[in-house]
Amino acid sequence: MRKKLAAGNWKMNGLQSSLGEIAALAEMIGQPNCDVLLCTPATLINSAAQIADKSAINIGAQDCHANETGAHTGEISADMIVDAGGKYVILGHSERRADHGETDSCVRDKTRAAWAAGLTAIVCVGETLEQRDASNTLDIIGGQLATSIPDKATAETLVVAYEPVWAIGTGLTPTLDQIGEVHDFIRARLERRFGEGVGRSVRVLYGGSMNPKNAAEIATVSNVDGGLVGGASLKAADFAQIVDALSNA
Ligand SMILES: O=C(CO)COP(=O)(O)O
Repeated sequence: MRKKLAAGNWKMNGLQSSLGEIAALAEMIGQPNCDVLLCTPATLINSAAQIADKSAINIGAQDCHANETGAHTGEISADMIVDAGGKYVILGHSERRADHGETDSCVRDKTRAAWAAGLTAIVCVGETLEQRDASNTLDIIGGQLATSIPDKATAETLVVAYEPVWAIGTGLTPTLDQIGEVHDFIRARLERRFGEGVGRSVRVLYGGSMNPKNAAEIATVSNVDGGLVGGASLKAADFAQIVDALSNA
């Protein structure tokens, strides 16, 4: 049985004054029946990890550089994330692919770096609306999976997040059938590439306008092992409801 994962992506939101939301969330959720993660801005990782220590909440980052150290002004390495108390890193989010031109092979190199540092990588894949309308969704996702994920993945080091680009921050969500089709496809590709043992144990999250109202329903879809939540992860009261929905799924 794959344990569900409720993962929040704060994106470029959050100041020191937002750390109270993490303490409040810890209090609200107690010890839930799912794993919980908040990927904060890099500036908050260290203090967030201290606040979340001994609670059910893990802290992670939203990106890392592919190199260990060096002349890369403004960048953060996977080791630095670990040093600050992070356990996970989101890689290849569509906003980074769009804003920073990140390619599948760039995401693969970053994933290798994350693994070398001991982080769990959450590798994001997903189609644009144009790609879906052209019936290219599975081709696009198959290509992203093949190139963005390095060999030797394990259930401990890899989580895949399916985030349809058109569902992010829009309030639109795919139908449950559409989500199921893509998640079943990702599962089949993981099993084919990494074997049944690993392929069946890697968690596959859904992301894109997940909220307290739709989380329980989305979590019933086969091969949905949790959520990667943007806007609804910023407020402890909202995210606690999503944690609860995934705990009871
Ligand atoms: O991009 C997302 C999570 O990584 C989803 O964002 P929203 O939940 O705000 O749509």
